[in-house]
Amino acid sequence: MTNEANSIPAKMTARNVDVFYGDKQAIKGVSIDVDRDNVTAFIGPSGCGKSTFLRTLNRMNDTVVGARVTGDIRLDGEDIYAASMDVVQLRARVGMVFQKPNPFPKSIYDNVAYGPKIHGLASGKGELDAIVEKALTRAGLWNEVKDRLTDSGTALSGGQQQRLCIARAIAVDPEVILMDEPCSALDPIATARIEELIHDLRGRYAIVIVTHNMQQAARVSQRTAFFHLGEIVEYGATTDIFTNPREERTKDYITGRYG
Ligand SMILES: Nc1ncnc2c1ncn2[C@@H]1O[C@H](COP(=O)(O)OP(=O)(O)OP(=O)(O)O)[C@@H](O)[C@H]1O
Repeated sequence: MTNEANSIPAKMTARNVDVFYGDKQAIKGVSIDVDRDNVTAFIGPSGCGKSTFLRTLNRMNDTVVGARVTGDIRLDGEDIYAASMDVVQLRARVGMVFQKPNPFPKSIYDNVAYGPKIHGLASGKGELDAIVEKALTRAGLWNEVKDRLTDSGTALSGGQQQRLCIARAIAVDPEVILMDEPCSALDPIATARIEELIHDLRGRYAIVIVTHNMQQAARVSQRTAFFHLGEIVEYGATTDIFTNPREERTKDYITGRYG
């Protein structure tokens, strides 16, 4: 499956995905292609299933008791729900950043070094140091923390903690980064830093961001999917979704008529 705009194969594809929590269906027949070189935003009113669908992309729903996912989801053509899929490996390839920064109660260094260590990505201390520096640099945090790498990650400001969590995801060399409302606990300055960072990371990783903030979706993404009541109502170029939506429900949402 290719993106009609540039013919580059999609990084991830989802086809006819349903998600149930017990008897309740939270996602209904969702199909979408996630571009490898763009930022994709998921928008829509509270409870419409954005986070639920995002979590299907790296099988985070596996950890939710009673959650069931059906349909077909692929990463570079590989079925991520296949029995042969190593879920730990998958979550390194498809990393995740959560709403509330959640650094481990460990040093800044160890927060970033943890993943590369368990995945055996470094053969010695020198290589591990280099991975940590590179991840913190890419996350725009290195200059602020390079002299205090042994301080606790939890002692950083909220915005710095969120960039540390992004560095932690980057350190295992992911292909896709999922972000679930990554700025909702941050002030406007910290939010602007994260948005700049998303801009800088674009192209290196496929990025999918769930956001409540339509201005943010318009600023950071090139593709936007509008979710409503567990379905994707409309998916397309962000500029089209915000300036020229095809569907009445999208128009109503972006003009603030509901949500
Ligand atoms: N662990 C769970 N168990 C049962 N129902 C759940 C669970 N998580 C979410 N739901 C339900 O699934 C539906 C979709 O929720 P979800 O959190 O995915 O929506 P959302 O669009 O991300 O909402 P928000 O923007 O408020 O975060 C909602 O009806 C919600 O109550």
